[in-house]
Amino acid sequence: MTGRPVPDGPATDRPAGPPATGRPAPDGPTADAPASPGRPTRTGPRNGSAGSPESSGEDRSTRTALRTLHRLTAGHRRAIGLAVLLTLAGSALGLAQPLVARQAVDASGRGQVVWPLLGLLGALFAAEAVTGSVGRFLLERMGEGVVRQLRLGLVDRLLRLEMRAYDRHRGGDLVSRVTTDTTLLREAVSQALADLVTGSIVAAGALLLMAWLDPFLLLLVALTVAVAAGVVTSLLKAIRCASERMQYAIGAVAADLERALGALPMVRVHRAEARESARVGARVEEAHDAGVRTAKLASVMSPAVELAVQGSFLLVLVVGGLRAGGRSGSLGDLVAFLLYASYLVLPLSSVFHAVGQIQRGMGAHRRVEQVMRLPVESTGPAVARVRARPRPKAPGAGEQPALALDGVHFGYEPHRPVLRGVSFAVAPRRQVALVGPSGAGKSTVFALVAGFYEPDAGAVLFDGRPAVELGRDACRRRIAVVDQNTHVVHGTLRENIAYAVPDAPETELRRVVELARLEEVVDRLPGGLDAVVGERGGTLSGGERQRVALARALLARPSLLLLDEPTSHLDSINEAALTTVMKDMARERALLVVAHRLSTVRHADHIVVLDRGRTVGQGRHEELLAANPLYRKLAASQMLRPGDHRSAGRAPSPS
Ligand SMILES: Nc1ncnc2c1ncn2[C@@H]1O[C@H](COP(=O)(O)OP(=O)(O)OP(=O)(O)O)[C@@H](O)[C@H]1O
Repeated sequence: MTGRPVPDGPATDRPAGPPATGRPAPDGPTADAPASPGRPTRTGPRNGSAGSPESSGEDRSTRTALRTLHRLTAGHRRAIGLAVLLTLAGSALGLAQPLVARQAVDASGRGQVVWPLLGLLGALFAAEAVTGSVGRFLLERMGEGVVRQLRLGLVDRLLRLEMRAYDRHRGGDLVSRVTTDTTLLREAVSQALADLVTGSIVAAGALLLMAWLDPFLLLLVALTVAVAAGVVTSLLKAIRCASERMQYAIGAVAADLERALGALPMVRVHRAEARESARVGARVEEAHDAGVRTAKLASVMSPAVELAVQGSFLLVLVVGGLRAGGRSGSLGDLVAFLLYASYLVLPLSSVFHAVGQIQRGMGAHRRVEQVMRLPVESTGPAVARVRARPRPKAPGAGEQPALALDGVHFGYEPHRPVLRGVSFAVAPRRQVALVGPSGAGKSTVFALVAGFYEPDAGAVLFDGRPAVELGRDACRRRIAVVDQNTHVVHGTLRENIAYAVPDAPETELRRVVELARLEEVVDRLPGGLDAVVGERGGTLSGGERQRVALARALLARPSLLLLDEPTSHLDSINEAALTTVMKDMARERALLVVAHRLSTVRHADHIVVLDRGRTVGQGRHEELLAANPLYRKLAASQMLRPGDHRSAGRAPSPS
């Protein structure tokens, strides 16, 4: 069967493709697209990345950025308030220093004692240092808190997205939003916000005092600063765009690298290391170019700010000096004014810098927001009622079927139906086999039963109750899945088997290990159940992985067990053993088995034949042999042998 892409799995067969022509991701309107020859592209819904730098259409002004920061920092207002108070106190202490310095200079000019004034100056300096650093620490800690909140929210969201969202977005790119984008955002929230708050307060205080000391000199300083502000403002949008593009390129680096690492054996066998390296390299180049562009823009910004700083100083020095010489002001006034000029211009330059940094952070924030807007699975019952239709009865059973599909229609894409009227039922304690040619929709049936997707029409029913009424949680509690992918995650064998029931008692674990014929594996591995199986269960064989998945499924004690190709990785001895296990299991629960081997099918109580998304026959082996041409054909060829047509990606299993 053809598996659907694993969310974080390799997209091995996906071409780089021409620029986006496919259905846009829900988060990514395509308007307002800046031309980008090398930006990540999408060929369709199965090859997307969550949004792209082109998806805009929002007001992304500095005001919006500040509003966003305000929203992000909700819940941290007390810390911010305290930090602002401390910063204000620190600034006041700092601003008082030039006044004292002026007194000291003037007093020494008059030949008076200056030591007390110098002592006061030192005390002011120390107090300013303490309050300033505590305030800054509070702001930065708040920044870390904001990012932690975002990361937790993102991780939670990413694990709950609708399956369709994973079909459209690349795993590596989604991961990079939790890692690199939030890191960039942390800088904006903690450092830039701190700079913005402290810088603005100090600058405002300096402005007031300068206006009081010498309005004319202030005007000169204001003019030069205004020029710098103009330059900075004109650069902000470009900085934000370049930085956003860089983040997308970094996301694409992660996604492409994951694609290659996830399919390393294939890459090696086909000697494609250089090709894959070049592919990732192209993304690295994109990131580099965007980074260089950001640096270029920032470097234009810096001299503009520097110019304002030095220009103001020069102006103040020359004009102030001339006026002092002309007796229209004291030398002390000039010293104080110069100090204020430095107090104004330095914080202002840090404000400009912070504004640039915030814009960069906003690019990252947009990528985070895109994920936060992707639809998540609902777990509770749906409000909508299902269509009242006669429900299929389980063959040979009076009680409600454990599972029933009733006229199910479904397509991954709106205009490409995959299931076109599937109806069958699985009675409790019965084994039903699902057979059909490749691409008939067998795995898709499993995906619908597991609640990964919802039918476009018709209904899936558990114990006679529609899945939408029960809700996903309740449905999934009833089932366990062992599919061809047999997910084994990095961790110990015990963790993998007990995944469904982490607190399962040892005796239960031993029971399922025995049932799944895993004892020999447990004995062989150093550490037994506590042996660590590598990434994706790499240290286990295919058959062992399959048995681990089976043990896990059995531990969950589901009322319905979905087995996809249960014997595909097993040798004939283990296959015979598993067939016995399946018979035993069917005594306690319902079994739906996708089978390609005649030996598996023969043992089923009921067989459902699927062809191009339709149920074209149902019955026992002999009945179908007599009445169903497709089944006869499949049986004559000993069914379809797994492996003849297998593809790489499989659906994730909740087993
Ligand atoms: N995630 C997906 N997005 C879009 N189309 C998909 C997806 N997964 C499967 N399909 C398509 O749905 C159709 C049915 O696939 P499915 O995997 O259910 O078939 P199958 O009967 O299990 O096949 P096989 O025996 O080869 O595994 C195929 O045409 C396949 O290309």
